Amino acid sequence: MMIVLSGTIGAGKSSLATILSKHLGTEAFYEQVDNNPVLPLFYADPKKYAFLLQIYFLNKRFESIKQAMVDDNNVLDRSIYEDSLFFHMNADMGRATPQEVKVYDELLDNMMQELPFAAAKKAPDLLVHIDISYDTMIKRIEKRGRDYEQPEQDPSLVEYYHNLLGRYDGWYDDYDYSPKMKIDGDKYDFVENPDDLQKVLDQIDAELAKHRITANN
Ligand SMILES: Nc1ncnc2c1ncn2[C@@H]1O[C@H](COP(=O)(O)OP(=O)(O)OP(=O)(O)O)[C@@H](O)[C@H]1O
Ligand SMILES: Nc1nc(=O)c2ncn([C@H]3C[C@H](O)[C@@H](CO)O3)c2[nH]1
Repeated sequence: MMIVLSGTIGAGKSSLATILSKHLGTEAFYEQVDNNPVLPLFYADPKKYAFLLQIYFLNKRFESIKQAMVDDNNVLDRSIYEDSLFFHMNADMGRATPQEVKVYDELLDNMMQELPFAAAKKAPDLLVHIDISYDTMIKRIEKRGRDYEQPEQDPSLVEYYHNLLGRYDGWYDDYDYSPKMKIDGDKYDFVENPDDLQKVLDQIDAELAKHRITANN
């Protein structure tokens, strides 16, 4: 099985990836964040670094997907489809040129076409989307405390985060690469409340059973 988590910044993907992989006896694959040398550069100067950051994420994401496909049973803490959402939003904000968008889209398309040669399937078995409100997003970003993500330090991030959340709504509705489900990340504190965690795991188990998704399939 391959389960992919989606959601905005601070939604709880990494946290749930750890918990869920333990619950299912699978391996978790994490997004490259704290050891990503381009991310702080991007937040300091988005216009200069948006394209480079995107190529960085694309490369790392592809590496994870290929590894995840070889190992077969795993949970990924963000989908490759969301990278494109980020980049197109940044491009619409004037941080990437139409030429950069064209190169990125064609490269992504080309790389996705290669995936079937690396493994039997290229879409995940299930997408688990963690849905949170703007207020929760800000609380979680503050709780985690990465300097460059704090709106207090850079007020332009308020608009950036609102835009991002808005895009995610339409993105989830349109997503059709695999079965999908939503977790209410405002309602369930699956990090600190064991009862909430159990409810979230029950919801995911029920969805896996509904689609007959089991380890090694
Ligand atoms: N459901 C939750 N209840 C309470 N705290 C949470 C919840 N989900 C995440 N958190 C906390 O919010 C912060 C961000 O969570 P996490 O790093 O898992 O998010 P993420 O979706 O992986 O973020 P990013 O996309 O930026 O990597 C962490 O401090 C985590 O402990
Ligand atoms: N510009 C841009 N494009 C992406 O594809 C992308 N994927 C993640 N991120 C940023 C969001 C969090 O700060 C941090 C962790 O998710 O990395 C991205 N930023």
